Amino acid sequence: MSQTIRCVVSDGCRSGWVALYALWLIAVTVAAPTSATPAAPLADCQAQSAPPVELTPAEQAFLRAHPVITLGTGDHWEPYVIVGEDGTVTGYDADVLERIAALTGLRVRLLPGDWRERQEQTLSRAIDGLSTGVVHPERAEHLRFSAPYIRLQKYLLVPKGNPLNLQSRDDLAGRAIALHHGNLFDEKVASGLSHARILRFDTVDEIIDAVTTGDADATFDNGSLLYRANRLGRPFLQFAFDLNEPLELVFAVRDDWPEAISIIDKGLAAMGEDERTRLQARWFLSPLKSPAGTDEILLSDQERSVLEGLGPIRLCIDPDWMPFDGLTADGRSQGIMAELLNLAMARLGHTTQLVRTASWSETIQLARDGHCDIVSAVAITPERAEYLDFTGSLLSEPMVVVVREGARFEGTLDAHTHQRFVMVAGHAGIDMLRRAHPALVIATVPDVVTAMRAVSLGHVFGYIDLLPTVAYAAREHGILNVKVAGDLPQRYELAIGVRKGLPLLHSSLSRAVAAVPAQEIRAVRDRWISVRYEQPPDLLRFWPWALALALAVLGVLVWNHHLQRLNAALRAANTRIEMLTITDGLTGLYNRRHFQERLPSEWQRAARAQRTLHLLLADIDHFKEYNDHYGHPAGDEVLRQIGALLIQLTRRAGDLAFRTGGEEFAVMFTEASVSDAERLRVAVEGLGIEHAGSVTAPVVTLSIGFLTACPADIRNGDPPLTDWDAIYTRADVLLYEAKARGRNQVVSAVWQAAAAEEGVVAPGCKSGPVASSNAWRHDRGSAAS
Ligand SMILES: Nc1nc2c(ncn2[C@@H]2O[C@H](COP(=O)(O)OP(=O)(O)OP(=O)(O)O)[C@@H](O)[C@H]2O)c(=O)[nH]1
Repeated sequence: MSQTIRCVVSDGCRSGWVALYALWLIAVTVAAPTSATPAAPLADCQAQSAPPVELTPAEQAFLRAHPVITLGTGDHWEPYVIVGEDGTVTGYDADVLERIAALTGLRVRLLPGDWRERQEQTLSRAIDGLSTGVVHPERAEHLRFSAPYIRLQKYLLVPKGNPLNLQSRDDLAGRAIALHHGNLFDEKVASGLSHARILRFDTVDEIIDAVTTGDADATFDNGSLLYRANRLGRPFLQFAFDLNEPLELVFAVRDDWPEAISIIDKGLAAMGEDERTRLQARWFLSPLKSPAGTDEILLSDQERSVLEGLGPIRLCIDPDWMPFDGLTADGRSQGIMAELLNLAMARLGHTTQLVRTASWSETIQLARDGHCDIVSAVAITPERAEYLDFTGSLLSEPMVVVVREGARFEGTLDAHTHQRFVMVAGHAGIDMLRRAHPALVIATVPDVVTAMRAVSLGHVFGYIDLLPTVAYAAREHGILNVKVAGDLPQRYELAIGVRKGLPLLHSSLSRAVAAVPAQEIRAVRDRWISVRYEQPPDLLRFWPWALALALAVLGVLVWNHHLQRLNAALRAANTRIEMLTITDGLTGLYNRRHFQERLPSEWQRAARAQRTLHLLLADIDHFKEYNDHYGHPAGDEVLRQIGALLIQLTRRAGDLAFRTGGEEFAVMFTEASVSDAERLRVAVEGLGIEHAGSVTAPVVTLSIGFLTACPADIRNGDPPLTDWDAIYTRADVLLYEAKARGRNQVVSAVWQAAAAEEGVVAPGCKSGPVASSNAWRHDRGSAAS
């Protein structure tokens, strides 16, 4: 009976077919209460052309016996599987399975957890199978597979900026690739890479950490890791190239339940590729494709003719308000709002033309004068409503207070009326705050960076802006001695402004904006914003009630809870900013501050393990002359290239590379020899960067001091804390000597910390030449220049 009901013509389905559908529904339910429940609800008729699914008697019997089956999956495989704080599971897999349940009646419970453990549980039949897996012979021994429910490409995922310039598989020789234990597909891809080093990690978050910090050079991804990294507030990764390894994910169910797989397959077939592609577009970030033209909104004839009459819509933006709005080097709009506007315009089926402006004030002036048809990223204010209509709000952002590290914000602006704050001129929040806090002193500055610097240098107490703006500026401009000290009750609603007098453009654009799903908006936002921030509950609203009811004790508890959550959110935000404080922005190497922290701790570790620590200090020769001759930007490029080389040459576990000053670098190795230092020197020379100002060589060269430090016998205690200082000083003297001997060379020595007894040395030093206690000697000098 069911196959006679088709949902083919949408209007027909809605009217005449409704009665038939209802009859069929009743008939199916009465005749076979446990068989397949009917297909898509009526509301889906327009979108679905799939027939309801017909099940065989064996499949119906299976459903009666197993109305719910349990499939294991990984717990960090967003967006396939997203585990909410309350344990609810959403994501692409959940969406597909929900549709299969609606189409076939087979309900699947997803059980996220450790992926290796889940695979083992399928062996013992503790669970019924797996979601989010690939077809693999090992699994085929006890599981059956469904048809693919998603087809994706695998990409190489690398740190932002692709510092090693990895463009193809050939570039992966000698590189460290991070993989997830138990990911059979990735293992297979990796086995095809000759000479790559494979590092295996237990969790996806560890992989993200490893690639972000440079412990690994890259990993494989199809959008899932990138999604997770951005959700963690670490948008420091990007795709490098397509590995050309199509990935098909399937559901797998224990092999004695063939009916489960045949039911799932029927559900997938009834859904069709189109519906799955639409779901994909909802969950996955670029570069995965969105289905073309699927979501275009319907326009009235008048709306269409207004759009046609307008031609490309004149778009005005704020040229300097990243990550919301900004311009690329070649003059295109970029940022969250540019991407959201593109999503809306795709639904409108129309295009925009950018009207270039130099500042936000100029943009607003043009908008007032009617030279912009639309203005992106405008806050909705009564003043602007005089010349703009607004679409619905696309983003709602908290306003935060930024203060200098060490300064204390009391939680409310009223406690700081004796101090000075800055905000960016033209910011709609200025009026908002002046109305709420008339005594507050707010000075205006031209842009975000000036505001951040004013706080960083202590010229003003605080800076007020939206959280994403602050986080972005801190990251992009390396202003790191500031912190997000608190949030304000005011939120900022960002919408697209439409020139007054264009009501039909306003109505159609508003519908297009409303048609952009919340998930897509969130995905765009997550991709651009590094600090994710949990907004604490607005407890102030409840205080009067608490007082009125004299529940003072309860009130105090609630307030404490509020503070704890606020503190936790602030700690999280600060931790992320902290991560940035150990990296040198120009080269991506660790910075001097981190060097000063790591040298003592690495030395302590070496001493405890009774092994050597090698410290290499390097300095570019005649760099001043290079800058003088070729200019500072060219000098920066040299620093970047040498930084990239250092990253390449320090790939062993335990190698740490730093930029310790202008043109100075340092590397700590746990295992190395002077030939590693020599290799670096030769590699820099081999870069062949012309240096007309150098009297040493026609190309850029490095002078290097290389010290092998051997700890004393500390079986009876800790190493002296000051030893590390001696290591640095001695390595520096070696570097100085390399310069003095004519540059472009390595001078090295072995240094033995004071031994507890005469003749007792660390095992790692026995093979090397060891001088007497606390003494050091040169063992090699290459006169390469
Ligand atoms: N381009 C660029 N130059 C920098 C940076 N930091 C420091 N410098 C320059 O590095 C140069 C270092 O000069 P010096 O310390 O005199 O050393 P040098 O010219 O390399 O001479 P030797 O070390 O004796 O071979 C100075 O001109 C600095 O301005 C930077 O981030 N970018």
